[in-house]
Amino acid sequence: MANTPHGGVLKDLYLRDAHKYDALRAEADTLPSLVLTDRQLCDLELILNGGFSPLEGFLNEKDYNGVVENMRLESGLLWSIPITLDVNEEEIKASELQPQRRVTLLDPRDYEPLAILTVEDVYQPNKAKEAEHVFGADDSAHPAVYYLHNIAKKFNVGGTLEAIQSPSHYDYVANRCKCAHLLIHPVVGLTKPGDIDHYTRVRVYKALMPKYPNGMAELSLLPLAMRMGGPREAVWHALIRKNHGVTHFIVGRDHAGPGKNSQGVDFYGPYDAQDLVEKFKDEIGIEIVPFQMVTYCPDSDEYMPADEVPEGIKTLNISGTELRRRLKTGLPIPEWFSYPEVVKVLRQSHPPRSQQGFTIFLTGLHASGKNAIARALQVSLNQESTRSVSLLMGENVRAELSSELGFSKRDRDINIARQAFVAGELTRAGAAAIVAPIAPYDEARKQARKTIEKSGGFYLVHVATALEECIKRDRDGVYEKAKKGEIKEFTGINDPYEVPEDADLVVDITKQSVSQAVHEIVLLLEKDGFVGSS
Ligand SMILES: Nc1ncnc2c1ncn2[C@@H]1O[C@H](COP(=O)(O)OS(=O)(=O)O)[C@@H](OP(=O)(O)O)[C@H]1O
Repeated sequence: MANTPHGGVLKDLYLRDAHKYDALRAEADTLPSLVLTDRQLCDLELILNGGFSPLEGFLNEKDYNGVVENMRLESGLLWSIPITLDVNEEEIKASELQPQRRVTLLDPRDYEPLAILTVEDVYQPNKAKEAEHVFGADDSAHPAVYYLHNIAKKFNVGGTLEAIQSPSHYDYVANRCKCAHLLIHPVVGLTKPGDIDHYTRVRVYKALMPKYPNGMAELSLLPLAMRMGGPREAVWHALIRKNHGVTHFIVGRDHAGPGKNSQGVDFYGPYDAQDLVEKFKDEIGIEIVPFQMVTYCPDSDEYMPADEVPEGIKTLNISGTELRRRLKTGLPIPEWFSYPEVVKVLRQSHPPRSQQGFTIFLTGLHASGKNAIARALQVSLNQESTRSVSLLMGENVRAELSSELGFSKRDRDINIARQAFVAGELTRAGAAAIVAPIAPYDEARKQARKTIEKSGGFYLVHVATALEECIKRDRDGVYEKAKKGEIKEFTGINDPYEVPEDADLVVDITKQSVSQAVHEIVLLLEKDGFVGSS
């Protein structure tokens, strides 16, 4: 039998407000509006569909203080995470936010009206206190604390909601059935930066579903914006699951843990989350099923809770870091660690390096030889690999991407950022991108590395041919013109070139041929498995 919702009544605001849909929809167009952030959108959906019962809106100041200080709403009901609608001064002014004001809340993706908020109060939260109480420390190494101080706006608006419509979802919409015994309920809202994306996670769950006897398990997705708040987050998850009718809730080791703080120490103990949910389980009305960390014993081919393994028994484990390394390099992942079906899905979204894209970023003075190296490298990569190879040459980039830009520091930085964006997208799609701008500024190059590395390989190659040599090699005489003052801000003459200290490779056209320079770049790619045998 399904569990009763937290507070006794499921606050399904869609159902409650369905009869006045036409009136609310018409009124929405006449009201000032607020465009929600991604997190607010997730929170709103779970308020409207009853996932956050007993909440019927965003927390007002009294509820907020109660939740922060002692995990209680004004009504006395348990609630562990503040669900707030943060706004800035401009929004307060533009929408004239004050008690009784009605405001339409808009979906940030398509500006559809989702709900009408009746404002109760506008207040300034004490963020440091919220961080200490809710997340255990005012330490920005915690992603939710970072969010609080750097992304969340200065004020909160409290108020009740009337539902107009649910946010649209385009993925996994065909999944609805209610007779399951086991609810597999993965979060598909916002998780921790760097987590495996939700499409991959859902594909993994789908690959696992056939492992359950027919009709025993049902997969349903939870559009929750996680805060990684460990123990308080676990209590919150328990309340949300109860609102989904669930009677038992599995809490594993380090549930919703954000990892280590700025001192390198874990934010929470591995079983803090289990302990806090256990403490409130009667009040929540949900049974906790605690899971210990499980390890594999190869000699007996069985799995055991890590703390129950007798002394002297050999155990095996693969850490998250090691798993990511194996996925990256294409190394085997043994069957005792995960089902082959799961590994297959993970490998599709984490192809080995031989199938990943990369960018070769050549930087150096005009006439340093970087263009010749870039062209020869393109030929070499075309014959070497099956990837598509894109060459972003300076003159094409300046003509096509950056035609309005000049050579001030600002313009050069924008020019490099645009090339990094394009190269990053090509890299993400599995291509090889070669860019060859002068790129004289260290910070812009570092930023480019950051942008591109998220999507695949990045190699900074400094073509370090000395200025005198570049001047000698310069057939167009631009250096001469620059010396005469006919060209302003010319790199090397009257504009700086910051020598990179983080180059992955340094080549010099006076000391090696173009082919040798290309060979060295290819060797670098081979060493990391991007090209060559694999
Ligand atoms: N003031 C000034 N400083 C440097 N370079 C100048 C300047 N004015 C024009 N040019 C010609 O533009 C080419 C360099 O453009 P980049 O896009 O590579 O420069 S940057 O990375 O944005 O600094 C470069 O040509 P290539 O080296 O052939 O690409 C320069 O000849």
